[in-house]
Amino acid sequence: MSSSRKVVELFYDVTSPYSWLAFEVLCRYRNVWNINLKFKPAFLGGVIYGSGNHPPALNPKKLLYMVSDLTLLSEYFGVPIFQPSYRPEKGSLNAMRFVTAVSEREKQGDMLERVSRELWKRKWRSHKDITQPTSLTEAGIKAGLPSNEVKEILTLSASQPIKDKLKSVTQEALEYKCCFGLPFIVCHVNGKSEVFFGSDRFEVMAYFIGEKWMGPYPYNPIAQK
Ligand SMILES: N[C@@H](CCC(=O)N[C@@H](CS)C(=O)NCC(=O)O)C(=O)O
Repeated sequence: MSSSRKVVELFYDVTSPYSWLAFEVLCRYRNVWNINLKFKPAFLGGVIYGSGNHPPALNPKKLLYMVSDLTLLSEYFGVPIFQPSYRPEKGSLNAMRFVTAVSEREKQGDMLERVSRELWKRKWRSHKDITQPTSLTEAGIKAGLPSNEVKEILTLSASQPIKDKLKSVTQEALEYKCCFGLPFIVCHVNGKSEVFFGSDRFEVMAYFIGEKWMGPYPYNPIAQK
């Protein structure tokens, strides 16, 4: 195994519960594996339609499967998704512009991580709105941002450079020919790259980057909860 740092890029959207699972697992592994983990906030709608795919929940059988799958996965991965359902609702454009603005403004520290997690919790645990400015404000404050900064981030999130940034990250994912959904994970090691769709590819990903998959809890691999 080479000693050079491996880069793992996670393209995600907070409207995607499977992205939440991948995000939490990679956060747990980033100090266990020799990786530089890069978060790439993207827009799921842009990925789905831009790749010619269809929203998976439009297929009633797939929807039924996803609901039971997520219930079990939430337990397995220890990520508190609560009674998952895929009710038709507004998209995640505003939320992901907000997340992009946080990412552009707070280049240092873990604020991007905290705000993303709050939005996932809000949508997938508490089943609250993540489209309105008041909702984004609440999530930002819960993540630890002072209210004046949240206000600035909200204004920034409606600006052209932030809209363009979210578009370009989404496009960056789509430029990998086999990107059709999220989470989309790109691993770079020793000059080679490999892509993975989903939060269920960690074993193969570990094999590709030359690290060991130790289950969802790498600090305590035998613990199951
Ligand atoms: N098997 C994957 C499923 C991931 C998944 O369903 N992602 C949704 C967004 S939440 C998606 O983009 N689906 C596109 C598709 O299934 O074609 C996993 O366990 O993570």
